[in-house]
This record gives sequence, structure tokens and C-alpha cells, in this order.
Amino acid sequence: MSLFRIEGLVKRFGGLLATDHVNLTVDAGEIHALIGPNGAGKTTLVNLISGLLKADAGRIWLGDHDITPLKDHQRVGAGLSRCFQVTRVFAKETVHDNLMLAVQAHAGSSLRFMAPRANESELVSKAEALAERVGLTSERHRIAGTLPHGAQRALDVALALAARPKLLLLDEPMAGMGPDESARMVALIESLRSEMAILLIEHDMDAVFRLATRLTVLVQGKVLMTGTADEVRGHPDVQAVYLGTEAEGHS
Ligand SMILES: Nc1ncnc2c1ncn2[C@@H]1O[C@H](COP(=O)(O)OP(=O)(O)OP(=O)(O)O)[C@@H](O)[C@H]1O
Repeated sequence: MSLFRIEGLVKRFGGLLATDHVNLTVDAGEIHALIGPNGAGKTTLVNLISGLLKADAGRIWLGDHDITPLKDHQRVGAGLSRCFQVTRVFAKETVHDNLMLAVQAHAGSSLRFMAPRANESELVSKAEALAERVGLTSERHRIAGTLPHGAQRALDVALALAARPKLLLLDEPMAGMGPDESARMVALIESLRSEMAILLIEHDMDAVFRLATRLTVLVQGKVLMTGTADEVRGHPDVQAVYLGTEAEGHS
């Protein structure tokens, strides 16, 4: 059974079918990329998955748990974490304090019953481990808002990791990055592969083809195809519909 499964998902905005009976699976250990031209419905689908939008029809499964009726924060609790195009980092707090808040929010009942000092030191060590996990150990005491863009995105990933997700949703993690920052983000995503499944929405096709186990191509709300990088690259419809658009200056 797939770790994550979408069945017949539908979302209408007035007369527009933004999500048109979409089926999609993500397996454990997989980085599954969602690609498609502007307006294809990628953001809508991610919002349906994370629970920001309510689907008109269809079901969403995490393992054997039907998460369709759950609200967004309940989906995080069920194991689905999201990184945002617009980051949710607290700009005026330090990296460490951002991580402490995230770790605290997801600490669960085990920590609540510990002595306060043991509790605190457990939280600190979890926050430090997360900083190290995303390469921010040396920036731990900096104010988050003063970090370079790439480091802020890395912090956003760390905040999502604090929830210990089974599935991580990454919405354009490379957006606005230069080549060095992108390369670092690619390495970070690659390093997460063994620990969780990832659904990646990204316009940077080099990064997508480097990272993705499988890709799903979305066009006008519909799945055009799902396949490996080679299958997608070689598919004539994809070249016409998507890569053609790319060559014309798709950002
Ligand atoms: N809240 C909304 N109300 C009405 N129409 C919407 C709404 N959100 C999205 N749409 C429409 O749904 C379609 C899919 O949009 P969506 O943003 O999901 O595409 P996308 O693939 O994420 O595009 P991009 O690559 O530009 O981010 C578009 O035609 C868009 O105009």
C-alpha cells in the first residue's frame, strides 16, 4: 500500500474545474514531483492536500487513515507537514527560538509529564538537532529575519521537520534562490529521502529531474501522466504541453 494516496479529487472554483478527478500516490522513500505549466492546478492541489482548501469530491489517505475530513492542523498531527512558498518563520526571533517554538508545539504528551528542567533540556537538544539537520548550527543565535533567503527556507524546512512528518509537502522550495542556495536545498531534500516521503512542487526542472523518483504532470487540473524522469522527458504530450511552455520562458 502507498504511504499517501489521493483518489478522485475534485475542486471547482465557480465554473472552473481546477482539480479534475486527480489520482496520485506517493510511496515511502519517494520524492514525487508535481509539475505543470502556470495555472495547471498545482497550488490548488497542494492546498487540498494540506487542508487549506476543502475538496468538492474525492478522498485523501495517509497510510490507512482517511484524512479527508481533517482540518489542516489535524493533518499535521496525522503526519503531513508543509513548507510554504511564503515562509512562516518568525522574523524577529532567533533561529533557535523559532525551532524551540516548533519543537514545543509538536512535543506531545510524553514531554508534558516530565520535570520542567528535563523537559527544557530535551526541547533544546531537539531544537539543536534540527538546526544541525538543515545546516544552520552556526546561525543558531541569529535573528531569523536577518538570514539570507536560502537559510530562511532551510529554517522553514526545519520547522516542518519538527512535526516529524511521514509526508513532507514542499511548495517551490527553490523559488527566488541563486544557484548556490538551490544546490544546498537540493542536497538537503536529498538527505531527507530516507526518512520521509516528499511531494515536491518546483519550477526548477534541473532540481526536479535530479531529485524526483517519479513525476506527475498536471495540465488544466488533470493528470496528464505519472512516470520516471526519463518517461516524462520522453513523452511527446509533455514536451508539447509543458516543456514547450518552459522553453518560452516559464519561470
Ligand atoms: N481561489 C480561487 N478562486 C478562483 N480561481 C482560482 C482560485 N485559486 C486558483 N484558481 C484558478 O485555478 C486554476 C489553477 O490555479 P493554481 O494556482 O492551482 O495553478 P498552479 O499550477 O499552482 O499555477 P502556478 O504555477 O502559476 O502557481 C487557475 O486557473 C487559477 O486561476
